[in-house]
Amino acid sequence: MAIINVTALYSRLVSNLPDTSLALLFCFACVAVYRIYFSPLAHVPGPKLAAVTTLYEFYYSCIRLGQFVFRLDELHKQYGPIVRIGPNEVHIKDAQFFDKIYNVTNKFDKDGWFYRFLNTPYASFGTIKAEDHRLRRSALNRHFSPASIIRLDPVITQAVSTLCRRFEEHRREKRVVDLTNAFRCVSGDIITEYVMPDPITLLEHKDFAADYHSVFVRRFAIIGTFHRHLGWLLPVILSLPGWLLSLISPPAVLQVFSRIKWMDEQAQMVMQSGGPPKQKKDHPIVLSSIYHSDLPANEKTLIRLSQEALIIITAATDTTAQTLSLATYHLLAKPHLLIRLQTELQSSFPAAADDTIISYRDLEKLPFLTACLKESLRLGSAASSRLPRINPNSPITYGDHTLPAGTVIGMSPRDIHYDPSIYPDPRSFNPDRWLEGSDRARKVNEHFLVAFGKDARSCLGNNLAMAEMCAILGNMFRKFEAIELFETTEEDFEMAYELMAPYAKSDSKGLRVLIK
Ligand code: HEM
Repeated sequence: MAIINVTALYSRLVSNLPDTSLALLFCFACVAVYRIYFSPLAHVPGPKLAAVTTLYEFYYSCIRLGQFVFRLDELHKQYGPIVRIGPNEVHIKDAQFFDKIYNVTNKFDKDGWFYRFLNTPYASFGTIKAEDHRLRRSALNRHFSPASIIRLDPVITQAVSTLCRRFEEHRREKRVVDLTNAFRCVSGDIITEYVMPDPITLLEHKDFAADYHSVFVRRFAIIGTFHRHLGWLLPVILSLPGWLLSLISPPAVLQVFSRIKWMDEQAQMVMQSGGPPKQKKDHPIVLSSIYHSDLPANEKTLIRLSQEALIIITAATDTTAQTLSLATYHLLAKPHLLIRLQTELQSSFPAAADDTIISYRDLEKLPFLTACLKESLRLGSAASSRLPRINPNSPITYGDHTLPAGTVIGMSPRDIHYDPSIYPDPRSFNPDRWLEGSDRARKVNEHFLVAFGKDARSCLGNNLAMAEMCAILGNMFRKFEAIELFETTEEDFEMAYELMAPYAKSDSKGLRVLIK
């Protein structure tokens, strides 16, 4: 009986197909006309297709992998500082307006569609509502304050010491050092030591864990970008039984899933450990602290802990490594800058023995070292993409345009950092812009350095990142005076595509050096 009904239904559908298609087409046409001519954003300039559908962005982000950022540049050239880039989204390129959207007093939400990126709605990064975020962030902030990072100094020092030992091995064996991966190992080791019960020890891997990083860095971001546009894809894939998944998924994707599983295992370990963690480490374990905090029980679930760990580890690793790689590259490519840094290091620590690791707390006081890092944060803009926000309660005015409550408004740190009216000759690496000029000019520079964001959703780990970068760059260039670039050019640092973060051309091997 059921078969007969289904068959009848099917033949009815087929015979009515032309009518159904026409009706659907008519609906699409009505929506398109509404979005282009009658929507409250109809007055904002931009391509008509983008006003109608997010498929416009899909084409540049997914089909032409990561090219939307370049399209955005072209759109701003064509339409001006405000462009409508989606049915309910505008992008603004105007440094003077950045503070209006990104400041700590705004209680703006994130855009749920955009932040679907890594499928982590339970982590601070993926939390959409401002008030939910405040609660989640409150359990994290105290672990990343300047005072907490001081407690982590021995962990940072130990990791830098291991890094230098590995460099020494490479020097003896005259082997090329994959420095970008080496930097990823240090930041990965430090953050997992701090966040997880069982840290990973990437620095000890022979080739600086190249395989591990290839999963976490690029593949993860590609999957995230597709998931943003095709939100059903990941949940469907993840709900498949393991045997089917391994049959149909490419090994690269399976590796990503196994990393997610590893986070689950770490979270499970924390939840099963009973009372507060036994103090086998000299610092708290962030996951355990969240679990034993006074957050409500629904904020301490397995999925919440696992997603938070995934986000913190992902956010901490490549951003820091890319910023360090860029600074190192420019120092090696411009010997006059390197000499200045090495002179600063030698004159500041003349008595330190060769095997001493200088603490980041001493290194962060060095003006030229910190200027190099700020310049790298600016030029590299490691989290470069737009950071879309929503004011759910009131309209926002930009020039002649009133953007109603609920409009998605995005601005990109990279646009601010590359604005020649703030940073002259913005594409050149010039640490002196942080040291020279009037007090006022330097204050302006500092004000517009927004690499870590500026609002309540800004980077959780900025203090940790600065501490790590000072410790690594300072100790590396103090100990190893003869480092040479190996088959690395400026092209290895030019953005070829963007998936939240900027990526160089896909056959780039990152920063490689020989230590003499
Ligand atoms: C040079 C290094 C880094 C840069 C440039 C950077 C940049 C940023 C930016 C711009 C955001 C805001 C993203 C948004 O608005 O959607 C952010 C968020 C975040 N970052 Fe970083 N980051 C760095 C290092 C780190 C480190 C070391 C950690 C480790 C704790 C970290 C953890 C996070 C987390 C958890 C968030 C989400 C915060 C939230 O939504 O509450 N980042 N980062």
